[in-house]
Amino acid sequence: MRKDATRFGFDSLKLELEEKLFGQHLATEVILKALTGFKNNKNPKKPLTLSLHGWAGTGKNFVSQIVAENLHSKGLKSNFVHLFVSTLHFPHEHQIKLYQDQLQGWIRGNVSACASSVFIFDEMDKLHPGVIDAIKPFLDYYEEVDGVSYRKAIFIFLSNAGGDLITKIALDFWRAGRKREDIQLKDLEPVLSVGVFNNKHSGLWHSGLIDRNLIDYFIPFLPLEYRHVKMCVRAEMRARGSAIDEDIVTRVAEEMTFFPKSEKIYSDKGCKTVQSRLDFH
Ligand SMILES: Nc1ncnc2c1ncn2[C@@H]1O[C@H](COP(=O)(O)OP(=O)(O)OP(=O)(O)O)[C@@H](O)[C@H]1O
Repeated sequence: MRKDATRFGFDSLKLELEEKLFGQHLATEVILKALTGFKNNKNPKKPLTLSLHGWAGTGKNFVSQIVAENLHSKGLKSNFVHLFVSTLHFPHEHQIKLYQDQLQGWIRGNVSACASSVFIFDEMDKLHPGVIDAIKPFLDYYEEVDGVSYRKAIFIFLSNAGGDLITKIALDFWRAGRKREDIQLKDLEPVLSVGVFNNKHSGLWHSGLIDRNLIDYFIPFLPLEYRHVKMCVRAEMRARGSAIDEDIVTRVAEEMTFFPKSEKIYSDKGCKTVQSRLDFH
């Protein structure tokens, strides 16, 4: 086993997701299923490719960090976990060809050094269309590409694209008086894959990755409600070693803005600004 590789444990990942990730029963279920299946398979036929979708601040980066730590103990600091941020690493449209070459070289080099490398692409919705198709050959069912096998690598895409579709379905459930936890993957996954494919600003617009069914799971992150924001405030207080003060919890949660205008159910920044708001209390 490589130095910072962590023996993958279903139970520890399950516990961590259940304890730390609020309001995301679908993401928890699919991520556990996907990773367990993949890590238990000694001979995967292709790398694992997950596409995480949802509104801002709903936990996509947070989950990626948890997953990375469960795969490589140093998490995002590991030499085998690589985070690409579209606006930072691939900002200019006229340099797409250069980015494609760099990306291929970077991924090839890193997978040669560690077969179970993890690559996280944040802000997929801000990625210029086509950039991601450069890595298509690595995600496909090939035994090797130029002498390198990519089959044990994991690719995670994060995107706000599809957040509107997810919210619409969550809202339909809410308006029909149905429980959020009753939303099933089959209510969302097909809508999501088609919606993302046809969304010019998804980073996966008309992408060969979807076309060729190279994305194994589309994982929806539901918009967070008032009660979830409160849970985030409590978690942050605990992380800071402070006693839980319910008055502050309520005040911070009430400072957030909620949508749609009529019902005000979902936090428009999820839990994203909770940490900074807590500083003021
Ligand atoms: N579902 C959640 N459960 C627990 N904490 C959460 C959840 N969602 C967000 N948080 C908290 O809020 C912070 C910001 O969330 P995160 O960066 O994961 O959002 P994101 O979905 O990646 O947003 P964006 O699309 O804007 O990048 C996290 O570090 C975490 O502390």
